Amino acid sequence: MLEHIAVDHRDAGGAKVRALEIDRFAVAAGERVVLTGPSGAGKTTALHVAAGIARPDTGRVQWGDRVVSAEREAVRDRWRRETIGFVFQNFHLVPELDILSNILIARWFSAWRVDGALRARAVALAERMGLPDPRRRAGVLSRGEQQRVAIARALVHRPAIVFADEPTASLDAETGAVIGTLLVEAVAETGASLVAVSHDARLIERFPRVVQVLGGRLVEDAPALPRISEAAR
Ligand SMILES: Nc1ncnc2c1ncn2[C@@H]1O[C@H](COP(=O)(O)OP(=O)(O)OP(=O)(O)O)[C@@H](O)[C@H]1O
Repeated sequence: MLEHIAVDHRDAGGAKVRALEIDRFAVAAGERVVLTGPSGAGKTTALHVAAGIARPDTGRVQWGDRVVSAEREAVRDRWRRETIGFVFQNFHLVPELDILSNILIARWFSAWRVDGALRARAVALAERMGLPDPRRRAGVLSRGEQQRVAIARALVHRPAIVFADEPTASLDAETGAVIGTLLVEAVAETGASLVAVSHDARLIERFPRVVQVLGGRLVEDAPALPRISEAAR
């Protein structure tokens, strides 16, 4: 949950510019929400603050009983590695490493033991993502395959919340549609919440909750009305 958040940036002349101002933004366990809106409106800033990557100038970021915004960077880093998954627009894989190593990479930097069970989960997730050979080097993969690896990496530690920043924007429309479906379904299977930023209409329509980011403020779309089923007529 984000409360009373403000983030200021400095413009080229050094003047303070308010980039983000959020009164309250809460995400329920297992909920799926997408932030959309014009370029420069503050979507990435909002996502980074929510994910504990950036710290707000004022306000509180709390997930469960952790007040992430009050924690030192090293403590926040550990919380991020253990509790959240993050899918980037440009995958952020290590090209020299194979698929399996990329999926497990953050585990080597955390207190987690990469034991047989975790390795087996990584292999199973790779397969779930349509990557049957986890020994292939990331550097030879197509863009769609790279994003499949990135989604598996974001899910391997069973995070409570998955954040995704424009996860389909660097893919062609057809691949983006497939990867978007895979992301939404794979996250739903784990029961994690999913908070995404996207301009992609096909991805946005898979989210029951849509939030417009306009001039650094969040504006909730009205919830879609339930369809009247044939039987109820
Ligand atoms: N490090 C920074 N220093 C100064 N200004 C910044 C910084 N990061 C972002 N901004 C400014 O804050 C505002 C919000 O940026 P942000 O990247 O969050 O927007 P966005 O909605 O994600 O845009 P896009 O869709 O183009 O990625 C913009 O005016 C941007 O120029």
